[in-house]
Amino acid sequence: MTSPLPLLQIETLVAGHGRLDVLNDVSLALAPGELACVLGPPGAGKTTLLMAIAGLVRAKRGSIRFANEEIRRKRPSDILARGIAYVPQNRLLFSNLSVRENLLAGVWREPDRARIEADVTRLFERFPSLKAQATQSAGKLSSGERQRLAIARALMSRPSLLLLDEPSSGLAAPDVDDVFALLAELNSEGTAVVFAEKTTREALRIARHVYVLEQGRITFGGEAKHFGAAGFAQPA
Ligand SMILES: Nc1ncnc2c1ncn2[C@@H]1O[C@H](COP(=O)(O)OP(=O)(O)OP(=O)(O)O)[C@@H](O)[C@H]1O
Repeated sequence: MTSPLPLLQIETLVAGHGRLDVLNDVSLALAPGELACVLGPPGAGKTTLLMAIAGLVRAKRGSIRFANEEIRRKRPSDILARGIAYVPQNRLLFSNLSVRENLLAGVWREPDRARIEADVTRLFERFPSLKAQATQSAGKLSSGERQRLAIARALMSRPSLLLLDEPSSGLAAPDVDDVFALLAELNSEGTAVVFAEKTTREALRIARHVYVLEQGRITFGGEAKHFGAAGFAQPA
């Protein structure tokens, strides 16, 4: 049996900030339906990798193919429209806007009001606690609710690939459980999920594949069950 075409294929990617090359010849391939974690110590380049895929960091060389199309030089809005959504580590919500208004901020190019309303209704059904706080300003939410809102906002674009930067950061244990259960659920419904984490503790709970990034290079890529916890220097 031949394996399916990768959903995302990155080849010899070099990307960074200004003159600083953070990623050095990074290559990886994600199958459709993937649930993968990018692990690595602070400063390894995890955020830079996710942002390069989302078009938010300029990729200098190499290739990023998504659904068999080269997206390396595309704008972030074009990449979002193609089905890649990104949830940054600090969640980047509009604190003074309501929960509902933050959801609407996840829509970039959808002119169809009926579809937008249907998506808001669909997401409020999935996140009843957000529905209950629809008119509340995002700045007043708990950190767990803020993370749920950030993910819900990303889902407004109906992504086929959801990227999340340290989704467990700053959350209490029950919220971490909740967020990982949500990611597993979204994945079981067909959304490919890739998230970055600093420690294996969180990452190995749901990830099927693990990629370890150290100093801008992939030093391990494979099934989570084959990943040894001693693979890299982890923060306490
Ligand atoms: N905007 C920027 N301008 C210049 N250098 C940057 C910028 N953002 C990150 N860097 C540098 O790029 C390197 C990789 O950072 P990055 O945030 O991608 O790593 P990370 O693995 O996500 O780290 P962490 O786990 O601490 O979030 C670091 O040396 C960092 O200082």
